[in-house]
Amino acid sequence: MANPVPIVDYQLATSNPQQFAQEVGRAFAEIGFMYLRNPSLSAEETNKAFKLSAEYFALPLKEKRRINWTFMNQGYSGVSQERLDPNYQKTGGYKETFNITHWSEPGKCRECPEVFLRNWDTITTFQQHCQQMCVDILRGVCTFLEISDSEGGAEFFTAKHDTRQPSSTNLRFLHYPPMKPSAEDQTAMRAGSHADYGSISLLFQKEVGGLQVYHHHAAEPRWVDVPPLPNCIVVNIGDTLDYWSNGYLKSTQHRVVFPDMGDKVPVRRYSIAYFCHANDGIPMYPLPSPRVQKRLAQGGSPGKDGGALADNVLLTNEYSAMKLYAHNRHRTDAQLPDGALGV
Ligand SMILES: O=C(O)CCC(=O)C(=O)O
Ligand SMILES: [Fe+2]
Repeated sequence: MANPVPIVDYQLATSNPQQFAQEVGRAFAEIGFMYLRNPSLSAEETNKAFKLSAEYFALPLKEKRRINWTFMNQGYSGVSQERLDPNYQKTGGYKETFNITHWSEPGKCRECPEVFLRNWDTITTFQQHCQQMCVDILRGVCTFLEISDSEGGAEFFTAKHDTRQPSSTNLRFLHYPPMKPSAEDQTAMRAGSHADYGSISLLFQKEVGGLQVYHHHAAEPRWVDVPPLPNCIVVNIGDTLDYWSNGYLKSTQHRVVFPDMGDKVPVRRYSIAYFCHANDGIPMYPLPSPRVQKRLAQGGSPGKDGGALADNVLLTNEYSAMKLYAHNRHRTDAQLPDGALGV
């Protein structure tokens, strides 16, 4: 069966922005995921980032735990600490992560391991390329949604996604160790089913697959493999844009499963995710898009969490915080901020 996740060439963003916009928009309106071929980062730059990741995760656990994850969404999260699908998973994911946020504070990585600080140029180059690709993709989204020039046209989202301003934008290194799932736990996953919650996510997979996306529009909805492809990264919509676009853009469930290796220990896997969020403090009025408004008028479902409303406007940071707390409320390794679940 043909893979329903389309491949879009990033070179079109400059050579033919109109075509780029239509291909990106269609992918996000249908399955919520696409491959981006020819990402701006060279294979060498991506490999450098993966090398740092491998160096970091090879450190002793005690050392990694020195900078433990907190509700600032920064730091180390160990195996089993994150349960993305708590209604299904009995145990947390068989993975460990390191998260970096606070991109609005140049030159600073509040609480960063030495291996990242020593190679801060590699990390910032990586982050800047990711951000630029996200902004170009967002331009395509605005063009596709036909946002009028008086509202900013293709640039409607650009200044709202500016990493010089505070936001929840996050760079996450992931390592799935060569651990066998527990025989007693049929629900064991590398990463449980979830949707991301920012605007746009970029995912770099190193060699080993396991990512699956839920194809909700198939005649028979099913999980679809999204393996690494040469010179491609994976791009998807997060809940913020699903909510903001009243469901026009789809934030789709995805997960990471163990490779099918019989009795053998599953092979180790590395990935890197960049979660691009809108700046803090932006009111999410329903989008000034004739396409979005037409779909709503025709009775289309209103989007994640009820979708954007003109008379009850959520701020971007309120929405992100609500999602972060809801995803992590079960954690035992980090203290939920007072009053967090009242947001
Ligand atoms: O590692 C992967 O391939 C996916 C990770 C992911 O979906 C996430 O961290 O949100
Ligand atoms: Fe994800």
